[in-house]
Amino acid sequence: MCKNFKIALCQTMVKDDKVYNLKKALEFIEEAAVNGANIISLGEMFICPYRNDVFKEYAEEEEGSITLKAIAEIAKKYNVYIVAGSIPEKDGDKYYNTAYVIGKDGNIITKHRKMHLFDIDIKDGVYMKESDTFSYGQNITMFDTEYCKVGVAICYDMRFPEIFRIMVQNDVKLVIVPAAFNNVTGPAHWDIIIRNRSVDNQIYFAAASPARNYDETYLAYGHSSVCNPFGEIIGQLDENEDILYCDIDLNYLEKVRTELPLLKHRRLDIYGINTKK
Ligand SMILES: NC(=O)CC(=O)C(=O)O
Repeated sequence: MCKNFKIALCQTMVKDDKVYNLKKALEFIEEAAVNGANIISLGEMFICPYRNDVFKEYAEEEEGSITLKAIAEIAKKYNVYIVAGSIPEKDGDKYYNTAYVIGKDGNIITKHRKMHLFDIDIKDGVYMKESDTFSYGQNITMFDTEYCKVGVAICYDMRFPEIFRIMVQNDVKLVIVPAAFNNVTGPAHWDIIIRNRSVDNQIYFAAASPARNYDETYLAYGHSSVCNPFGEIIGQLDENEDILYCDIDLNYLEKVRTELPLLKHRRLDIYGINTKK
């Protein structure tokens, strides 16, 4: 029997002030938990401006991380799962853009290190070269809950459909993606990608962004969204600070998969041959 549940996406305003950013994230998590959310996600780099010149300064090692300690305490207090957006993680002399997943007991369940680094240069648009700071994550990340299996990716990862199909082959029914698209790629691609990943894989897809901060050079798109397995966006914020709540209905997911059984109609025999060529 499927257990339905509520997800909350916390779209916080991120400033150049770690103490402020963490306090704001904790306030939003508390509000979401009090309002009945079972799984709560923060946005990409919820603790740190999305800028290469500050990533290392804001980075924390897993052991002794102030941010993770505070998130773990609040997860335990309110008995909720938290996808801790992402933070810059330091591991030896390497840095990663990492989303930690904290369980209801306050322990780290898993972590996702961004697999595809955002290196783009859109003329008169937006420039970013994450690989100047970060190393590449090497794993596709999934975790079990009493509701369903959940996949985690970070922002630019969502442009690579292969990882979501692998997640679905592993029985993932909800994907959570902390993300920070921008004022150029957001209006052009955000909704299309979210809807595509959902409709192709017949999953719920939740993307959690920071709010837009006009004092920053990188203008986050905001628009945290949840899309259902039929490809319909069932909740979306604008660019301002807010919390998005959506019910995840796994019976509905099964209904969509029964009525339009495209996952069963895959020609794995043929794709397999093609892959080997
Ligand atoms: N910020 C990202 O990682 C990705 C992004 O903004 C985009 O793909 O567009």
